[in-house]
Amino acid sequence: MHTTLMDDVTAIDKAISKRIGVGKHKVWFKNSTQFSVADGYLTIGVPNHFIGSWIENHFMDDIQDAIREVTGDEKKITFNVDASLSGTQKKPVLDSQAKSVRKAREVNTRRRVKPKAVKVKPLKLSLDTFIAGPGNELAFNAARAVVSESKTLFNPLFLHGGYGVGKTHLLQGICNEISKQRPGARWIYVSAEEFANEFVIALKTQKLDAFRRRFRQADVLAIDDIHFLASKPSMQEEFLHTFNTIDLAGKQIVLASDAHPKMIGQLCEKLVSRFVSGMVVKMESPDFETRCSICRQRAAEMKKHVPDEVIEHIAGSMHTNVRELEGALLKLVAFASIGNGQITLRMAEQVLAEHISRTDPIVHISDIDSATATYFGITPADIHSSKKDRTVSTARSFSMYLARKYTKMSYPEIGKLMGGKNHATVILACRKVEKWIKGNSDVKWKTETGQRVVKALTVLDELTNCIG
Ligand SMILES: Nc1ncnc2c1ncn2[C@@H]1O[C@H](COP(=O)(O)OP(=O)(O)OP(=O)(O)O)[C@@H](O)[C@H]1O
Repeated sequence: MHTTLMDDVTAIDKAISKRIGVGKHKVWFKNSTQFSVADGYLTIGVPNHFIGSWIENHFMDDIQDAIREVTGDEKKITFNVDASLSGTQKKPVLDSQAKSVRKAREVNTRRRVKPKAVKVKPLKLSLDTFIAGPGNELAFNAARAVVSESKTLFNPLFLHGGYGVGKTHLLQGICNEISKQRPGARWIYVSAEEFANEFVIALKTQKLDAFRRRFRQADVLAIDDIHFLASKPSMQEEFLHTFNTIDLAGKQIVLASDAHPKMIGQLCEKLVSRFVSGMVVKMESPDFETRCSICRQRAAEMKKHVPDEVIEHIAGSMHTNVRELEGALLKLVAFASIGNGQITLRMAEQVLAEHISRTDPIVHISDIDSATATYFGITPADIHSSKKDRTVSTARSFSMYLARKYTKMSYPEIGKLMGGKNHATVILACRKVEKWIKGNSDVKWKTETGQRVVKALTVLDELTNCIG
């Protein structure tokens, strides 16, 4: 059947409505936007920057999915501000938009960002409680240098590494230490998602100047999970200006991500080149000694006596990330408090046996992520992102399936580690891969050199060989 571009536009609009629900579609798309398709682009006409940014920040994945569903292809998405569209917005729609913004703002005001460091409560994590060891020493020393010198060569300082290796700890630690050592200095610690949300709210409430002043006048700007900006071009643009202003003023920027800047993908070249222009440090999982020290420190904080042999048992059995280590210790302390309060090696072995077998698989989930990402030509950060293009979602489905097969993790645990997905997403992904294998289906995905088509079972065999 021959379809026109106009048919495509109508079908894409309908598919978006199906995905996000009629209510949200009515508020953000129905009378606010105009679509056109040409030359591999979907242009979304919007009445103002605010609507454009809100759509970009909240619905990009759904739009991409809708395009793929209708055209069987990917399209680049651009926004075009067309003031004549404002006239078509009805009052109830404007009210609903304002309500969404109010809700988002309420969430934001509960967060930890405050304009002046001098007035805010310290963040939870401090440099004093960070235990340095071979896997994180360089990052720790760079963090100390950022605190002690107002101008460092480590600018920006870009920390990257797997789950729970201490990136947030160092970012918060830097800000806390700056508060102590340079009380007048203005610092901001915020996640990239919070940065993006605040930007959208500032646009809507016409407080863009205040937003920009606040971020661009910071002496130290620490942004966590910067990979969140991937595939969000207008947020990247805003952040680029923030970055340039701070950098030109000789102020400090500290960033954390789960991947190296060049591996984040869908990040504009200008940002990547700025991120790599300073100090990029990889943080590795802590070694045995460091894990023992962290355990000792946590036990001391809880005012619990934990014998050395127990500390060594925990640290020796859990080598992946510090959150798991902390979880195991907490479980043990909780168990002891039900009895006589004493913690013994025998008790530790019993209590932690189940915990360890579940959380310390022979194959670790980060090995699965790296193998799958390399195989499909994407990055581990893509797998954890909310991107839904065919290559990423196929890779993610295989990652989840392999995690389920080769680790003892539950569906919710896998989802949490793969970028905060819910358990239903993991179940669906696993079923999808099983169906492909049973049906001897072809798996198709795009690479830089063109489309690849490989039998699902072959993909699985090759990935299994990679993760050993
Ligand atoms: N070297 C360390 N010394 C003391 N505590 C640590 C260390 N590394 C990690 N932790 C603790 O482990 C927990 C997880 O660390 P953190 O949140 O900083 O990890 P992350 O690298 O930001 O992980 P994610 O990317 O999953 O958010 C925190 O409670 C943190 O205090």
